[in-house]
Amino acid sequence: MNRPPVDVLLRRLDPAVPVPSYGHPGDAGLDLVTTEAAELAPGERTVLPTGVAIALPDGYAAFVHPRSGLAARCGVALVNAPGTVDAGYRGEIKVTVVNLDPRETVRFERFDRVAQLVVQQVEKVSFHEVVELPGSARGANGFGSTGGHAAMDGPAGGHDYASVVNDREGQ
Ligand SMILES: O=c1ccn([C@H]2C[C@H](O)[C@@H](COP(=O)(O)OP(=O)(O)OP(=O)(O)O)O2)c(=O)[nH]1
Repeated sequence: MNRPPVDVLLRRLDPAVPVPSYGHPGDAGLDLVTTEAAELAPGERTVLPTGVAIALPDGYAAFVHPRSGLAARCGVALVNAPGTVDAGYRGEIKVTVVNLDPRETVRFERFDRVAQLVVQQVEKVSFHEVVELPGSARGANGFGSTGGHAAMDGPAGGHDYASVVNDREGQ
C-alpha cells in the first residue's frame, strides 16, 4: 500500500542548507547535514547544528539516527542514539556526535551528512497500575538470560574479553 507522505513544516535557519531528503526511494531516513565544520579528537564529542527546525503533526516524533558509513569508516556514533525530536519542539535539530575511534581525528566540513532523521507515528499510553502483571514465557528474565557470550558462558566467567562466538553458533 502506498501511503501519502506526512506533511511536515520546515524552517531553514541557514538559508544555504539543503532541505533534508531521502537518498533513495524506500529509505527510512532523511539526511541531516552539519552547518558547521568541526574536528573531533579520539573520544571527543560535540553538538552539531543542522540548520533546520520542523513542526511535526501531533502523534508523530522524529528520531535522529546514526549513519552506518560514518560509524564503520570513522567510528563516529551519536551519544544519545536515537535522539528524539518531539512534535512540539521548534528549535534547531542538533546532532550529538562522538568520535569513538581510538587513534584518528575526524573532521566534518560544512554540509557533510552527519545523521539521518526517521519520522514515525508514536502512541500515547495511559497507565493502569496493578499489583501483579500477567504471566508470560519470558517472565522477568533478560540481560543475557538466554546465554550467547563465551565470556559469560565459559568456566569461571571465561575470558576477560567479550565474544559473540556462541551467538554465531546459534544461527
Ligand atoms: O538528538 C537530538 C535530541 C533532541 N533534540 C531536541 C528535540 C527534542 O524535542 C529536544 C529535547 O530532547 P530530549 O527530550 O531528548 O532532551 P532532554 O535532555 O530530556 O531535555 P528536555 O528537558 O528539554 O526535554 O531536543 C535534538 O535536536 N536532537
